[in-house]
Amino acid sequence: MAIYFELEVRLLGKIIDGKLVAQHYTAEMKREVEALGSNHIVPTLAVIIVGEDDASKIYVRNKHRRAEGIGIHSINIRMPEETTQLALLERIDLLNSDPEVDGILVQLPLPEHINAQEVLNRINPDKDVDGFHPVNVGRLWSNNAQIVPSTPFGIMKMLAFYGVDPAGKQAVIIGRSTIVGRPMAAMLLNANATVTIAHSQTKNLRMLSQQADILVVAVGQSRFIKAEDIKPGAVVIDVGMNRDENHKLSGDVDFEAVIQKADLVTPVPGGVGPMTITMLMQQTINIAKRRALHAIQNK
Ligand SMILES: Nc1nc2c(c(=O)[nH]1)N[C@@H](CN(C=O)c1ccc(C(=O)N[C@@H](CCC(=O)O)C(=O)O)cc1)CN2
Repeated sequence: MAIYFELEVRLLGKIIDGKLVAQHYTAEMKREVEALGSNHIVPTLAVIIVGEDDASKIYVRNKHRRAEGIGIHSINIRMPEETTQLALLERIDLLNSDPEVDGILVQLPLPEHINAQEVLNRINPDKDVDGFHPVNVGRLWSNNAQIVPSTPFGIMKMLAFYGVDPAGKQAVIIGRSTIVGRPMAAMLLNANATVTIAHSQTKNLRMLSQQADILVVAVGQSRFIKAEDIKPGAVVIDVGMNRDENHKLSGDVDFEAVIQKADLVTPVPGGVGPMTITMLMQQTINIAKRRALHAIQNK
């Protein structure tokens, strides 16, 4: 019994608990919102959703609930599937010019007839709470970040919470998306890791993953990374969210096998996911803090 308990504690100690880290930051954010309130500033987040994508509707609802729970004013704007790109751009313009709106976010994916990049480019970079605007991408890559994509930002916060300093470490990221892989690479590089980005055309991908001290996997293939693909003692971050025919969620990492060999692993669900929305809230508050500072300076 005692041996079983010890084993369990050791195993549990290896899980990066995204919900726990999210709770820690949520408590801090509530205090920050209160402090802003005493300066008559209510952080405000506007979320636009176009169309009827079921997963997107759930994420947007969760964002709304999380925002309200922290004291952030949340404005949800629902636009029908047939919305034209022009109508969406005009809606963004209205939010850009509203001084009470701190963060603006357009939930992705957008319907196919809309050019997502043109839409993201229209958001005022200082209100671009997702950090997807080219100005924010440039700021991040020149190590002068202001607003950054929430998923990799959440991963950096989780690493820090668990005492993992990327400096001098070999970091391998599998996946080169603009939401996760690329900004993750920039953030790890800014934190002084040696960074490799691997993708679908990479030769000897598994040889690379075996050398990683920090392995971030965002490929969208259930259990793509097995125990033999990692270095003993690695920190493994699973960004995958794959659903099987019974709607059961799994990550890109074979969690049960990998946790036997790794030092730290994020589960799916309950790892990276909860941090995405948490960091979105944090960045809304950060933008509101800049608004408060401007208000004080202009008095
Ligand atoms: N404008 C944006 N669009 C999208 C983003 C984004 O960051 N900005 N990311 C994803 C969706 N997303 C947030 O929008 C998101 C995805 C997953 C989770 C999450 O908490 N996942 C849970 C599992 C949830 C489940 O059971 O389905 C977890 O991993 O534990 C939060 C946010 C695409 N679009």
